[in-house]
Amino acid sequence: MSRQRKVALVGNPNAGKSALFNALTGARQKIANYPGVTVERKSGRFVLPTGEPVEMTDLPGAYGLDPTSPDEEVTSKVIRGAFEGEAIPDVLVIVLDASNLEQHLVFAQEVLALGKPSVVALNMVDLAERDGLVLDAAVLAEELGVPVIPTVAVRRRGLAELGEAIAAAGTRHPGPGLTDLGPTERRVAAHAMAHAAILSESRQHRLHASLDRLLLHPWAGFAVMLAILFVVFQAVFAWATPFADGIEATIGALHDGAQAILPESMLRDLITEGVIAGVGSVLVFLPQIVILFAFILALEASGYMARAAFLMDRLMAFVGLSGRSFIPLLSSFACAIPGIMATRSISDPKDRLTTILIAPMMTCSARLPVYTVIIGAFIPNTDVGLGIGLQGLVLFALFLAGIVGAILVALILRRSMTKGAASGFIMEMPKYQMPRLKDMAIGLWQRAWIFLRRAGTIIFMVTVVLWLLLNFPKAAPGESQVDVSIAGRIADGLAVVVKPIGFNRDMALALIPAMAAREVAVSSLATTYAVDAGDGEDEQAAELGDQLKARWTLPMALAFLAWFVFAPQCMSTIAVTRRETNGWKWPAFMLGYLFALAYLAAGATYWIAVAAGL
Ligand SMILES: Nc1nc2c(ncn2[C@@H]2O[C@H](COP(=O)(O)OP(=O)(O)OP(=O)(O)O)[C@@H](O)[C@H]2O)c(=O)[nH]1
Ligand SMILES: [Mg+2]
Repeated sequence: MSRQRKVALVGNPNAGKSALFNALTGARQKIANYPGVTVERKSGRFVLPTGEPVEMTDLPGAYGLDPTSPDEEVTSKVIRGAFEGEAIPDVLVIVLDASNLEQHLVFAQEVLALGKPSVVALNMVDLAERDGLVLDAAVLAEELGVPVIPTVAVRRRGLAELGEAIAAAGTRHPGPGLTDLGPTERRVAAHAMAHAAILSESRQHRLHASLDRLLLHPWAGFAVMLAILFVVFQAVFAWATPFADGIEATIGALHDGAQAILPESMLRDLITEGVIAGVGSVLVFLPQIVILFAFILALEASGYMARAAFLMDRLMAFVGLSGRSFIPLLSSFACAIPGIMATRSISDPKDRLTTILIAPMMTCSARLPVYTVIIGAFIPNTDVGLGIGLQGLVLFALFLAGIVGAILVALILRRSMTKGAASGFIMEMPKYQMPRLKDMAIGLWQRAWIFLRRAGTIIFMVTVVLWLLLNFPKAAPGESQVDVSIAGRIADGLAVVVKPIGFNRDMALALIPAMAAREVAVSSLATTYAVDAGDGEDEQAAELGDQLKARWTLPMALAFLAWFVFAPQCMSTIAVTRRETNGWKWPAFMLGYLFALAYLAAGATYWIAVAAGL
């Protein structure tokens, strides 16, 4: 029996390899409208029109076979059969962006020079057509010596033809090799080939050109970017409210229902105080997370994010990073873990290390519940003029605080520990596109699912453990349950350390389980107060926001927010940092400096707020 043949997708970044991979194999690899999305190889099964199943591999985009970054190295190794534990691919599918042909043909020639059976997927022909480019695939096939199949990955066009060409490629000898060409000669050849293949070209990208002039303008572009961010944060508060209220009401009803149906017992308390109050307090934030990601996904798909990265390049260069760090840092707004993994597309090791070290300061979505619950309780829902809500403004300020902190730390690091020359930034601008509804829906569903899964697993478990620690040993009549509990005792110890920055014992208590996941800070406060309220008369547990207002002062609340801007409250981030930096040195450094920063920021916030009489 012969082994299953392997087919690998190669090409420049943003050519649509992952989109093609998804279309062929039915996988759901992340695709996005900027270069450097795929940083690892991924495999799936694809059945050729001949009925033969093959193993299809999606690779990170590359500009050449001499790797300049870890993700390019993966590609180069896989293609050459040097990747450990992986057989060399039998057929290469070279994916080209038809609307950017000249550039993409440079790498294509380098791959073809390997002399492997190859097929070219001339992808994104729809965009080329829209831009008024009519291409002749036959001319290109003639020049390259391999079949050229026009495709539109996202509309599944040309897939059958591509499958047939792949099936045939394995049995045919590769065409005339384009060997012996140097980089400059390849560029000249690419220019000639692209021109030969273009049948007609009209100037229809005028609109896009003028849009670029505005969005990439050093000042106007920046103003537009700030305005967009601002709208996003306003929307996170304003639009989520009705949905959050609905979820809150449902959870309240569940709580009352459980209270009424279940007989009075420890189990009932565990369910109402631990599971419903705790996990429920986090679930309320689902609408906000979905809204935030709807914006992020739409901005990514439209091609705007890459423009923002380009704009940021100047600022990044000033702090000693390059625009290349922008995408990893941007991903860190979802979660630092994919963000840190995305740094694999940064070629300079010191650039990369600096980016990893500052990534946790980007406000990840796990902080959103913490921020919003405190803001909701302590910041009045007033309008500061021009329809700008104060709550959204404070949220914006917290995100900004993380960014400013990251900039300062990068500045210092690049002049000391990770000193080195800033590397240049090459990034082609992706085309503007209307976000596709289906992609958006899938992306949003994935984010929502991640959030719900966290609530159902880690947040649930930590909350239950905390509830147990809060309920044992049992308090004697007249004593406060939280005071005598194991959790209360542990928190008393920690409270000594955080007292100087204005934190009370409950806040200290919330910090420990939040190391597992930041949202747990909210669920543990909810559970603590539910347990605390539970031992009085069987009063209706007040909403978490009201509890906080009754128990904390404004300076305390602000200090808590400041803490969460900086504190490395998440073990998984530390673990990923260890993996990506191959050792404990940098994660230890990260932990140390972030805790120090959090402590200082919370302390300064507290004492300034107290001095200001807040
Ligand atoms: N209009 C159109 N858009 C496409 C086509 N193929 C891909 N796209 C879009 O192009 C963008 C890039 O696609 P990806 O599949 O992420 O590109 P990639 O080659 O995997 O990029 P890297 O992983 O960064 O190397 C995405 O926004 C896709 O939706 C196509 O044929 N037509
Ligand atoms: Mg990809």
